[in-house]
Amino acid sequence: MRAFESTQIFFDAAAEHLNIEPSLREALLMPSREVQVQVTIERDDGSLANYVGFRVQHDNSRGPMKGGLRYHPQVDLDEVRSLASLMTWKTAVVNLPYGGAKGGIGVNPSKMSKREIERLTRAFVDQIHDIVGPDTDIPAPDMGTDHQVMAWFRNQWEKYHGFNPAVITGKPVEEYGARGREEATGRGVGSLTVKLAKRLGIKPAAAKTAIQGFGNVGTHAAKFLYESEFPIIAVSDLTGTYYDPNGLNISEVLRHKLNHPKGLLEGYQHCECLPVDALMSLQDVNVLIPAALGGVITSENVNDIHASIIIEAANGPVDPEADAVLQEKGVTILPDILANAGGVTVSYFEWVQNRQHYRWTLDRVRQELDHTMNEAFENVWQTAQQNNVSLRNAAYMIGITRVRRAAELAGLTS
Ligand SMILES: NC(=O)C1=CN([C@@H]2O[C@H](COP(=O)(O)OP(=O)(O)OC[C@H]3O[C@@H](n4cnc5c(N)ncnc54)[C@H](O)[C@@H]3O)[C@@H](O)[C@H]2O)C=CC1
Ligand SMILES: O=C(O)CCC(=O)C(=O)O
Repeated sequence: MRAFESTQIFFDAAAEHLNIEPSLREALLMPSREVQVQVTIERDDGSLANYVGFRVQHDNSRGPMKGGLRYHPQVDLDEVRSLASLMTWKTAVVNLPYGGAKGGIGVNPSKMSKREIERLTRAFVDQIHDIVGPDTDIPAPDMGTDHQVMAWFRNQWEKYHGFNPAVITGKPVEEYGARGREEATGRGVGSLTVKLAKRLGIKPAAAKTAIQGFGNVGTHAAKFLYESEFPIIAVSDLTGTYYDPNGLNISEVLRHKLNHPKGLLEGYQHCECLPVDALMSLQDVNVLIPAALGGVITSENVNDIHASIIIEAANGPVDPEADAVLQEKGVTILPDILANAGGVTVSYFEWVQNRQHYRWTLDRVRQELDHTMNEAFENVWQTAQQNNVSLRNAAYMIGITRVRRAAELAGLTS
């Protein structure tokens, strides 16, 4: 199933509950603008390389559009469209004054030098600089991009429009970035995992956890949960699944990654090394946290999953067919638009600080992040209970209701 079709099915299930008529559903779902650009750079060897870049601006009813930039070979218009619409519902679920957007380039950054990635980023900004800005559309990091890419992006954008660090978030801390943005998505994932387990009566020691993907989100979620005494029995990246039924020493695993020239888990010796896909079907896992790509749990592998809780740290990891099977089995799924909203929440704090020319302490960022995530969790939980629907359905109902209300107040819908 294509990514946008998946998102549409989840949207429709909630819109049905809300009795939204078809033409309004279409208006809420259809992206406002989709831009596709050619991104051509000179490689280090002097040859030319051409890529396709995208920015999809989904909805701005609640404020400037917001969403990350992904550099990955699978990036295409359908995927970016799906991710942009998720941002609209996500920013609404955590009640930020933003709409939703997303961008990306179909490219494999691990096969490029640092200088090539810089040229790629600058060439992309040359193509899209006039459609992004602090009051229109504010990018941020996602898979394959980081604070360095954000710094290049800002620098190139400012060549056209002048000083304004609020054009992008997730910047280096010493260059107008927010303290705590880097850890924010993983911290939010970790804190809601602890909260959900507690709500379901599962003690930390019994919450054996597996995390797919050990990048920005996976590492910070692992760190938070390890410190909360959850046994992390498996983590994976592109090089394999690293498994210890008694719990991995996450401090040691993080040290290994830090010392690996490419930041990989490859070569980690103090546990069993299994094939990449083995993580999904481990029998002793209670909490499964997909924190890499979307579309990783489908009708093909759903019956191999043994976890009773799935925390969607990645965007769109479970497709609607698999979701239905898991609901039937009584698996609790914390949906992406709530679970991974910590990143965009601290992006919002960064944008606010940039606009005020002021800096918050890390303590303040964490405190406000925890407050925002807690409030959103309680709201989604209560809505699910009151309407006897899944947490995903409840989160979409909240997001759609807020966007619809903003569109109504603006006079765009009757
Ligand atoms: N970075 C952020 O603040 C946010 C990220 N997300 C979502 O979280 C997910 C991960 O994003 P980041 O951590 O930023 O990306 P990243 O690029 O920092 O890390 C991705 C990790 O996934 C691994 N990976 C890729 N394919 C894999 C596979 N098939 N099996 C196992 N591991 C695999 C990579 O080796 C790497 O360790 C994405 O879905 C992203 O959209 C969501 C909200 C915010
Ligand atoms: O931090 C942001 O603005 C967006 C992060 C993002 O792309 C996401 O939540 O999927």
